Amino acid sequence: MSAPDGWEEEDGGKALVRSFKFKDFSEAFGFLTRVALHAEKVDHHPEFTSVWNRVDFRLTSHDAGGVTERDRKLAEAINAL
Ligand SMILES: C[C@H](O)[C@H](O)[C@H]1CNC2=NC(N)=NC(=O)C2=N1
Repeated sequence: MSAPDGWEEEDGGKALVRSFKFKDFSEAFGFLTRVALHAEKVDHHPEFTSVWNRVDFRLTSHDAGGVTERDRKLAEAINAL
């Protein structure tokens, strides 16, 4: 199965990864806040790092040890925020 738009599979299915760039830190953090609210709603949480205007996500299902439908759904939802 191919990765959602804009996402790449890491290590043959271990995780989905994508970077987003914003105007500044405030825009990046606002976006992260929307992601956080969604993640709580669906009880599936992204790994992420942020550096000023950039946010890097890594989506994986820890219990399954790799990418599952929950990660694909979360990636699609993040794309739509
Ligand atoms: C108990 C609870 O459902 C689990 O800890 C959930 C919470 N959020 C999670 N998020 C992600 N990305 N992977 C998980 O395996 C996971 N597990």
